Amino acid sequence: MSAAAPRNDVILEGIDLKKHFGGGGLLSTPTVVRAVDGVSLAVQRGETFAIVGESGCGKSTLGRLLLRLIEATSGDVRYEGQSILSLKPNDVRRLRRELQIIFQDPFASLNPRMNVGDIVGEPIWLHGLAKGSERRDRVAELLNTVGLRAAHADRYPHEFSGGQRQRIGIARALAGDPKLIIGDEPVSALDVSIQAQIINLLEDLKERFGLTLVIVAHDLAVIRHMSDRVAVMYLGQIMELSETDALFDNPLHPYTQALLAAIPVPSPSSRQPKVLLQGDIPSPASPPSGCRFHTRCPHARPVCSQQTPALEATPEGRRVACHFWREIQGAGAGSITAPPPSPALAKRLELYRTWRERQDNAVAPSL
Ligand SMILES: Nc1ncnc2c1ncn2[C@@H]1O[C@H](COP(=O)(O)OP(=O)(O)OP(=O)(O)O)[C@@H](O)[C@H]1O
Repeated sequence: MSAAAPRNDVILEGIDLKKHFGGGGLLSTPTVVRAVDGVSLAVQRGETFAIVGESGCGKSTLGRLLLRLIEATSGDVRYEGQSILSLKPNDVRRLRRELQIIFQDPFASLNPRMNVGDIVGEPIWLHGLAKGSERRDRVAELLNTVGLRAAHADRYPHEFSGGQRQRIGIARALAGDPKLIIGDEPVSALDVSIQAQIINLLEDLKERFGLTLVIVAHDLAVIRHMSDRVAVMYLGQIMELSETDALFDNPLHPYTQALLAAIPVPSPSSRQPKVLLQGDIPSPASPPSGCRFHTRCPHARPVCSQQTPALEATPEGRRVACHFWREIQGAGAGSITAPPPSPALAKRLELYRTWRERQDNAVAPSL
């Protein structure tokens, strides 16, 4: 994790963002999926900002809204203080260069008919950054930067492993000298041992090029290591937003508590209440009234189904959307404890611990 970013240097901001899919069908009661439903957040320049939550909570949709890869139903996105929803074409080009995204499945996101040199060189050509041999040199430099060789430029995506393909995707994202990169589950499709290498690479690149990272992920181990701050999403809304260490040491929202308990992380704090997340996530097409988490919350009371809690600021500067966060601190769920990790998860945790030990012993990352 990098040093905490300086406050009040906001690079990217979402303001009451909503994205509702559907609703225009021929059915008498068309279904509207409220994928993102009133999200506000501000990403500080130079930080790694994580967006976490269960599958379907709207993380990826939020990431795409922040880059204007999809149009918002309502709300605004500001990049360096300027709304990106009303940009002129020239400014959109600058936005496309400075804000980049890397995807979960690098194979699906790389054109199989283009060689690596063209994949990585395309943004250089599109943005008129270099031509001819200068462009080839730049591609070679980018491939070296991400731990590949210049000779790889002549090969095609199918000739590479998953980790190498993700490196190609990262090289392409770097080609336009971006200021901010969104990683949409950037390592979740990779083998565990490769995940650590890609995380190391992203952290190294962040420091080297002064990047801001927004990481969309469901894996709390990844988030804990990488991010400075975390927004926890549930059914299209932010439940808690906090500095990473504070969130892991003392989760305020019952949903965050449940997430941390359900996915064990190395050295969990003894203060962390154990809450088992029960039942499936409700459909974002018909989210529960009031607090969206109330149907699965062990602390729910009648008001929780009636009134939506605001994302309230705590005295420590954290934010939490729960009517009763003060009362439940330290109380735990009382009766429920998390199940032991599955063998697969235990193995994953062991690998993660080994990796962390290597990090802590300041062994140079293998790029
Ligand atoms: N183009 C679309 N049309 C209709 N519904 C969509 C569309 N894209 C996403 N959704 C729905 O919006 C909700 C949020 O999806 P999203 O992919 O943002 O969630 P997520 O948290 O990133 O989940 P995952 O980790 O599984 O990708 C889901 O119910 C999803 O089915």
